[in-house]
Amino acid sequence: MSARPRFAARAVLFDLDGTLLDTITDLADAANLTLAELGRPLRSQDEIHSFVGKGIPNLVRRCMTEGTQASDAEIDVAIGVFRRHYAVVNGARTRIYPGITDTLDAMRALGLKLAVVTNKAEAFSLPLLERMGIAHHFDTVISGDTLDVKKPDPAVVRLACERLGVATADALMIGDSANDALAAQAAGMPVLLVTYGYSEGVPVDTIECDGLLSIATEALQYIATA
Ligand SMILES: O=C(O)COP(=O)(O)O
Ligand SMILES: [Mg+2]
Repeated sequence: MSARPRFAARAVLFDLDGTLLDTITDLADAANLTLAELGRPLRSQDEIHSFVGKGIPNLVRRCMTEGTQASDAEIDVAIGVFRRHYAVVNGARTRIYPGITDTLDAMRALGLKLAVVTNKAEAFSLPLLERMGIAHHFDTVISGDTLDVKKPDPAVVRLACERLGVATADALMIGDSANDALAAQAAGMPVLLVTYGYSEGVPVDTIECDGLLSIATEALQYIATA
């Protein structure tokens, strides 16, 4: 068995949905309120789970089109309806994953800069981080609409590093899906994936990465301390 690598990281970039916060119940509630309002068949939480990862427009499009059909105009209407419902339920049933608060505290104590890089739009990511009481841990937040590209495009992780004042090679990404892994790798950054999150129906252990975490505190074992 190969030894666990250690990274001399100065900053850690966290994914949001499925990594820091278990948001699936609120996302599923907003999706099903949307489908009900539009007279469309409802979706199981498992199905919606596999649609999360590439932002809200993609989630809504998949809810409207998988196994059925909808026009672009109908999808646009549905995105607006979803945003209205999600603004109300965002955070209501969301939970912080086990180990997250301890991990963030420990990383700050090590002097690491911390960022969130999420595909969730800023109108939802910032209030959610506040509502869950973890916003103060992060030096910056890059959301799904901060740039006109999202993960897996590496531009978002590069922007996070620029805002933190660290080179991409000196940062570590922690996520739950191939979107996180691909963005980090394209920016030349190591990436750890949690095994408890959402990975678009793909087994997380089939995604190339530098380590798998069953709980976030395990990330500390990958960080080289001076
Ligand atoms: O909004 C999504 O689809 C996923 O968001 P995430 O990038 O925080 O996992
Ligand atoms: Mg995620």
